[in-house]
Amino acid sequence: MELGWLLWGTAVLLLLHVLMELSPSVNFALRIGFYCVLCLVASGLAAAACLLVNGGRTVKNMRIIRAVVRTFKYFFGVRFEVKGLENFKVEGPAIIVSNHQSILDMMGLMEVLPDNCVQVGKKELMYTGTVGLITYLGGVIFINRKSTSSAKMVMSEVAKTMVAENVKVWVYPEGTRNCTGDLLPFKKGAFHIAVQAQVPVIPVVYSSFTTFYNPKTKLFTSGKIKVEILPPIETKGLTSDDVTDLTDRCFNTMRETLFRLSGRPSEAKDSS
Ligand SMILES: CCCCCCCC/C=C\CCCCCCCC(=O)SCCNC(=O)CCNC(=O)[C@H](O)C(C)(C)COP(=O)(O)OP(=O)(O)OC[C@H]1O[C@@H](n2cnc3c(N)ncnc32)[C@H](O)[C@@H]1OP(=O)(O)O
Ligand SMILES: CCCCCCCCCCCCCC(=O)OC[C@@H](O)COP(=O)(O)O
Repeated sequence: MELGWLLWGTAVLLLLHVLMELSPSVNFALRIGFYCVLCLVASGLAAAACLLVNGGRTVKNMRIIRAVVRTFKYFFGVRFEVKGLENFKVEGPAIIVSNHQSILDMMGLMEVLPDNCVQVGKKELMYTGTVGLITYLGGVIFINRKSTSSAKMVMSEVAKTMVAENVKVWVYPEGTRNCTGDLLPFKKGAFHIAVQAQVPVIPVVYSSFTTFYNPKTKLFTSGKIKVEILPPIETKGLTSDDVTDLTDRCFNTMRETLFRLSGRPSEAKDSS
C-alpha cells in the first residue's frame, strides 16, 4: 500500500518537474502558488507562536515573523547581497522608505528589517486570511489608499505615536507594486510623517527583480537581489513646505541607486 503511494507521489513530482521545465507559465504558476501557500501556512503557525509568546498585537512579533520569512529564500534560490546595514543604527525612531516590486518583497523586507519596525500597508491586506492575521499581530499600520483624508489621519497619528513608542515605520512610497525596473512617482505621506515627527528618512533600495522575476513574461527562477541601505536624510527643522523637495531628493537618490544596483545605465544627463 505504502509502496503504491510512494510510486504515485514520485510519478506526480516527476511530471510536475517536466512540466515546469517545458512550460514557463506552469513553472511560474507553481512557484508563485507555492509562495502564497507558504505565506499562508507560515502565517498561521507564526500567529500561534506570536499569541503564545507575546499575547497579541505588538511590534515584538516582528522578530518571530522576520525569523520565519528569512527561511523563504532557501525555497526559491533567492540570495541577498546587503550593504549599509549600519545606516539603520540611528538614535530613536525613523521613517524607512523602499521600492516595492512584488509580493516577493516580503523576503527582502525581512532580510534587513531592523528591530522595532512596523510597516504601512493597504487595509485590504487584513482580508488575506492568516497573512492578514499575522500582519495585524506584527503591528502593521493599515491605510485606505483610496481615501487620502482617512490615510492622512492615520499617518498623522503614526507621526505622534512612533516617537512615544520609539518605533521605526517602513513605507513603500510608490504606493503599489511596480516590477518595471524603474520607480513610480512617490506618494508624499511618508515624508509628511518624517517632517511631523522630525525623524530621519532612511532610503532602502532593492535591485530590479526583472532578471529572474517577471509576471508578464511568466519568468520566475532563482536570482540575486542587491540591497543598499542609504545614509539617513535628516528632517530636523524642516516644515510641511519642504516635503515636496524632500520627496524629490529621496526619489532621485533611490532611482540612481536602483539603476546602479540593477546595472542599468542611469538616464543620460539631459544636455540642456
Ligand atoms: C510568517 C510568514 C509571513 C508571510 C507573509 C508576509 C507578512 C509580513 C508581515 C508584515 C509585513 C507586511 C508588509 C506590508 C506591506 C504592504 C505594502 C503595501 O500595501 S503598499 C500600499 C500602501 N502604501 C502606500 O500607499 C504608501 C503610503 N501612501 C502615502 O503615503 C500617500 O501619500 C497617502 C495614502 C497618504 C495619500 O496618497 P495620495 O494618493 O492622495 O497621493 P499624495 O500625493 O501622497 O497626497 C496627496 C496630497 O496630500 C498631501 N499629504 C499626503 N499625506 C499627507 C500627510 N500625512 N499630512 C499632510 N498632507 C499629506 C500631499 O502632500 C499631497 O498634497 P500636495 O500635492 O503636496 O498639495
Ligand atoms: C485568502 C487569500 C490569500 C492570498 C494569498 C496571500 C499571500 C500574500 C503574500 C504576502 C503579501 C505581502 C504584502 C504585499 O506585498 O502585498 C502587495 C501590496 O504590497 C501591494 O499591493 P498592490 O500592488 O497595490 O496590489
